[in-house]
Amino acid sequence: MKHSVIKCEGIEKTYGSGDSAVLAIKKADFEIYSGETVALLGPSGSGKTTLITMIGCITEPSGGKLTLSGECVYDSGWTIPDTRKIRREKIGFIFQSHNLIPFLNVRENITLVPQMNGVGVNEANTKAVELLEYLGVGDKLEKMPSELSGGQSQRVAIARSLANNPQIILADEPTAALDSQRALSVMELLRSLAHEHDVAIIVVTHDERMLPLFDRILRVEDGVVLEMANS
Ligand SMILES: Nc1ncnc2c1ncn2[C@@H]1O[C@H](COP(=O)(O)OP(=O)(O)OP(=O)(O)O)[C@@H](O)[C@H]1O
Repeated sequence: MKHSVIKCEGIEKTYGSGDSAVLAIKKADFEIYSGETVALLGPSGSGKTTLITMIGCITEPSGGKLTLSGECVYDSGWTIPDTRKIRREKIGFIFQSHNLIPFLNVRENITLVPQMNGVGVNEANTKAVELLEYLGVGDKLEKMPSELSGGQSQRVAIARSLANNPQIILADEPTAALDSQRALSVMELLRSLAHEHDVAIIVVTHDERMLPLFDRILRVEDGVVLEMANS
C-alpha cells in the first residue's frame, strides 16, 4: 500500500539576510508517496536544487516542517541530532556527474556507505553484485571508475544510491551527460525501481522527452512549487 514518504508543510528557504536576502523557496506544501516518480522542472535559478537538498537534509530550511517516512526531521529547526545519519539510512543521491570516488573500484564505491551503516563486508558485497546485475553492469564489479563509459558510470552511481535500501532517491539531472538513448534507458530503470521497490524518486530534469515516464510533475517558478498535470 502507498504511504507518505516526503511531506513538506510550508517548507521555505531564504539565503542571506537583509538587503541581500534571496527567497529561494517560498512556503511549499506537497506530499510524495512510496513508488512515485516525480519530475522537478523549472528554469535555472528557480530553486530546484535548494528544494531537493532540503529534502535530502543537506540544506537547512528557514522554516516549515519536513517529514520523511513518518519521521519529522525539521520543524522550524532540525529535530534530529545528526542529519548525516538520516541521509545514510533513508536517502540515495544521484548527481549529474556520477561522483564516484576515483581511487575506489566499483565494488568499494557501492559498499562504502552500507559498511558505514554497520552492514558486514560479505552482505554488502553480495548486495553490490545483485544491484550491478540488476542494472546491467554486473561485469564491472572490480573496475575502476576511469575504466567505465558515461552510461556505465551512471548505472554504477544508481547502484550506489540503492545500496543502503533508501526509501527516497533524489537525482539532480542524472541523465544530463548521456545521449538520448542511454538517458531514456536510465530513466526507465529508475521508474521500474520506484515501482518494484516502493521507493519515492524525485528527478530534477530539463528534458521534456522524459516527462511521460514520470507519475507526477512538480514545477518550481521563482521559488513557488506547483503541481502540474501530466498529460
Ligand atoms: N548558497 C547560496 N547562497 C545564496 N544564494 C543561493 C545559494 N544557493 C542558491 N542560491 C540562490 O537561490 C536561488 C535558487 O537557486 P537553486 O540553485 O536552488 O536553483 P536551480 O533551480 O537549482 O538552478 P539550476 O537549474 O541553475 O541549477 C537562486 O537565485 C540562487 O542564486
